[in-house]
Amino acid sequence: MDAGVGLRAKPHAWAGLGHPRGSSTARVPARFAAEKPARPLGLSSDSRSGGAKRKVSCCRKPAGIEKAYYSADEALILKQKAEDVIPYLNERCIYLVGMMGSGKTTVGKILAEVLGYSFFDSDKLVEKAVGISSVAEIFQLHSEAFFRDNESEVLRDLSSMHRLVVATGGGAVIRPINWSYMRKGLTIWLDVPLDALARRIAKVGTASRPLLHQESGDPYAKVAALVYPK
Ligand SMILES: Nc1ncnc2c1ncn2[C@@H]1O[C@H](COP(=O)(O)OP(=O)(O)OP(=O)(O)O)[C@@H](O)[C@H]1O
Ligand SMILES: O=C(O)C1=C[C@@H](O)[C@@H](O)[C@H](O)C1
Repeated sequence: MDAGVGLRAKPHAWAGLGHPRGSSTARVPARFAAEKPARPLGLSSDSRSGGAKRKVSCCRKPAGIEKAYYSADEALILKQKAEDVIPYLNERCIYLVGMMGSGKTTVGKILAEVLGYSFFDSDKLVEKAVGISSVAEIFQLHSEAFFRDNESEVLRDLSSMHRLVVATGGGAVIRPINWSYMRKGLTIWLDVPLDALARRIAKVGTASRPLLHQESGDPYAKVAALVYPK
């Protein structure tokens, strides 16, 4: 584990907790149907209420998740935190936001499994929608704006569903329209220190990261500029 991961629920997303909404099943259009189906774990019934700020060090390694970092204690903490929010979710979607490499996919798959939700990665849905197999290629063949337009459409479509955990793209937060979609669910920010992000990104390289992989410039400085814009 290279760092703790802070999971902070956005205050606005908590504001409407307690208002039931919609059906009990996630209806997933065919173009969204590729991800692993939800598989509920046996959760205890004495769920406790939670506050608006949650701090979780994760992760364990559930079946199917490769290269995840986990320990029994961390698995328990994440499971307990997930149990805490169940009474307040009312089947609403959870959107994980955070920088590239902050752990949205890793944490999202675990959360989905614990909650019995389905997991989606919005980058993957955009790739599928435009028929191009990587975000880097979409940026290259089209543009970032084209990618963002498609990302907004994907988030709009997802926002009409229930019982989903969505790992959003690192840049999804920059478009206000995306917040109008994510606001329908619970938004959680994975707040990871810059050093840890840089280490994780360096481990796999920047070739698949269009915003970091340019001819010149230090990727660390680029991540820093994205995390702390002037
Ligand atoms: N808590 C953690 N501690 C250490 N490493 C982690 C942790 N969570 C995730 N990682 C590692 O960091 C890398 C990025 O994780 P992950 O793909 O889940 O992030 P992401 O936010 O979905 O990234 P992206 O938005 O770029 O797709 C992976 O190699 C993953 O194994
Ligand atoms: O891998 C990348 O470099 C990126 C992927 C997407 O999540 C984008 O949202 C992000 O801005 C850039």
